[in-house]
Amino acid sequence: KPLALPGAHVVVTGGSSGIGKCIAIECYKQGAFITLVARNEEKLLQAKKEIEKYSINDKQVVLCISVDVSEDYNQVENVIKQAQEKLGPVDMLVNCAGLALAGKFEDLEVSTFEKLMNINYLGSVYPSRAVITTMMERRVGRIVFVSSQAGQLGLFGYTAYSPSKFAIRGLAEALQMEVKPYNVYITVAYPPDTDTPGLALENKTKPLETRLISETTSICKPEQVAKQIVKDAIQGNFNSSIGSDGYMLSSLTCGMAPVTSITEGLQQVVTMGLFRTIALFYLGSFDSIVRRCMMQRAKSEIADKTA
Ligand SMILES: NC(=O)C1=CN([C@@H]2O[C@H](COP(=O)(O)OP(=O)(O)OC[C@H]3O[C@@H](n4cnc5c(N)ncnc54)[C@H](OP(=O)(O)O)[C@@H]3O)[C@@H](O)[C@H]2O)C=CC1
Ligand SMILES: CCCCCCCCCCCCCCCC(=O)[C@@H](N)CO
Repeated sequence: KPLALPGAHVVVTGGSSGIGKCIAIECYKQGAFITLVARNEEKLLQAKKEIEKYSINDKQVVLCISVDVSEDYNQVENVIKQAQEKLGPVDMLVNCAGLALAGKFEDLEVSTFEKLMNINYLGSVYPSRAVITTMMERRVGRIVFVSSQAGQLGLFGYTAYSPSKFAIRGLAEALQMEVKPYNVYITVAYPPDTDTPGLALENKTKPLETRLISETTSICKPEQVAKQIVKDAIQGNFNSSIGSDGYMLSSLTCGMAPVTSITEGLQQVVTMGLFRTIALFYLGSFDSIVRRCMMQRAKSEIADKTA
């Protein structure tokens, strides 16, 4: 049965900006009570004000809690306790706090690998670990992990980011098998490039190759991505993707992921060969972008030397 959002308590980490904020708005519009979790208090209050404009009754509450979800498990557990004391047990947790930094493997600081793994992976483990027991006891719950299309394939420039998003998939698959008998459902979302402050920040770090490869697909609006994620989470769909690239990627990379419906399973079986064929062309074009950029660089180096 789908989760009923009216009156439900939804916790959104990274709820003060971008996709997370839009997910909070989408749930609030459908009658949920919201807890926003992020670090910066000013941004939290700003987002709270924005979300409250969409209230559908005068009982609805938006609670803000400032914490770093990746630093210390006990802190995160305390924050979840606080939220549950004020707004009741968590019906849905959305792990959306995250950071994207791009760069060539040879240029990235080793500390960047640690940082992205901490925020994107452990920052999703801690809040989930803090809510799971109550969800299992109540036989009610949804946990959403916001991965990325970069969590379905590895691309130039994402040697630090992609693994932190791939890791989420492994966690989600294993966890879903454990909690399904308790009526708790996991959703993994794989958004494409989405127009957010986070993407603007990431773009400053993108190598030319990464930029050109990313331009293969268009940029989504966060409202549209949020709508799809909330819809899939309510339904209890394991996979949440958007657009035709998103659909093909999810089908192609389904592996041993749990299947939500017979139609989904049949579609995967039937489309696999075709989508792999299409993927080979994409891979060919990505490789040629990388080769072109390398030759361009070599040329301009020679030009610099002769000048
Ligand atoms: N935009 C895109 O193109 C895509 C984004 N994604 C993923 O979606 C998620 C959201 O992205 P987007 O909306 O662009 O990001 P934004 O940068 O716009 O927002 C990130 C949010 O996470 C919070 N946050 C970051 N680090 C922490 C932390 N350590 N502890 C608590 N909160 C934290 C931020 O608040 P504060 O800094 O105050 O803590 C903010 O609320 C990320 O996981 C990202 O990887 C996936 C695919 C595409
Ligand atoms: C049949 C197969 C078709 C395959 C098409 C694949 C196209 C991939 C395009 C690039 C995707 C990069 C998304 C990263 C988003 C992200 O997480 C950051 N922007 C966060 O800030």
